[in-house]
Amino acid sequence: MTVNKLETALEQTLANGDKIFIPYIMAGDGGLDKLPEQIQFLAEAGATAIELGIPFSDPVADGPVIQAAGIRALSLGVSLRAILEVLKATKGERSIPIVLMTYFNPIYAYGLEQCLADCAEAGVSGLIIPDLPIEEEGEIPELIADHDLALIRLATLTSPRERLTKIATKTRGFLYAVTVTGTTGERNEYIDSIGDYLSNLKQVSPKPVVAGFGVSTPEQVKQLSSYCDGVIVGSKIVKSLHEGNRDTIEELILATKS
Ligand SMILES: O=P(O)(O)OC[C@@H](O)[C@@H](O)c1c[nH]c2ccccc12
Repeated sequence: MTVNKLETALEQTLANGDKIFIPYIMAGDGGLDKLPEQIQFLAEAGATAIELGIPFSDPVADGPVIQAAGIRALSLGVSLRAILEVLKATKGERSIPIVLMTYFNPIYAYGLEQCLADCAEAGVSGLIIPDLPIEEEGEIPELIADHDLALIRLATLTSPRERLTKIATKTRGFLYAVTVTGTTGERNEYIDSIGDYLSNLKQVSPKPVVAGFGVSTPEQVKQLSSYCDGVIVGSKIVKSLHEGNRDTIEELILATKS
C-alpha cells in the first residue's frame, strides 16, 4: 500500500503538531551507491518524505543548482532503471515514503506501464511530473492509481482560481504549491500575497498543501509553513549534500518541529 504509506506519514506529522518537511535530492548525485545512506540520513534528521529527482538532459523547470546536480548524475551514467533497482534492493531498509520527481520523457522512454509497475515494486509512493499538465493527462492518472501510486499535482501562482480548484481536487498525496514564478532555486523574498495564495489553496484542497520553490532558510521554512502544511526544499538541500554540509539540512528540518 504505497499511497497509504505517504498519506499516513503526512497525517502523522501533522497530528504531532509538526509541519511536513520534504527534501528534494537528485538521485545519483555523488554516485548511486550513496543514495540509500542519503535517504537514511534525511529520514533520521526528521524528514516526512523524500522527493527523489530523476536526472534528465532537458530539465526545463530546474534552476542552476539542480541542473548541475543532474549533469553530475548523468555523467556517472545514472538512469531511471538503475535508480529503481537500488530502491527495490533497499526497500526493506527504509520506512520513509519516496516520491519520484521526473519529467515525462524518462517515463515514456522506459514504457509507461512497465515504469509504473517497477515504481510500485521498488516501494515508490508517488510521482511528480511537472511537464504533465492536467489538460494533457488523459488516461495516465488512472494507470498511476492502478499501480497504487499518488500523482501529486502542482499549483502555480499564475493559475486562475478555477484551475487551482480543479488541480486541488484531483491531486493525490498532497498538493505541491509552487511559490514563485520561474525555475527552482534560492530566493530572497516572495510576493506580498504569498500568504493569501497558500491560505486559499488550503481552503480548496482536501489534501495537505506543501509549499516549494525558493525555500532555503529556517526563517523561510517557518514563514511559509505557517500558511499551509509544510515545505519542500530542493536547491539548498542538493547544494548542502554536495558540499558535505549536513548541519544546514538538520537546521532546516528542525524549523518544522513543534
Ligand atoms: O530548489 P527549490 O527552489 O528549493 O525548489 C524545490 C524543487 O527543487 C523540487 O521540488 C524540484 C526540482 N525540480 C523540479 C521541477 C519541477 C517542480 C519541482 C522541482
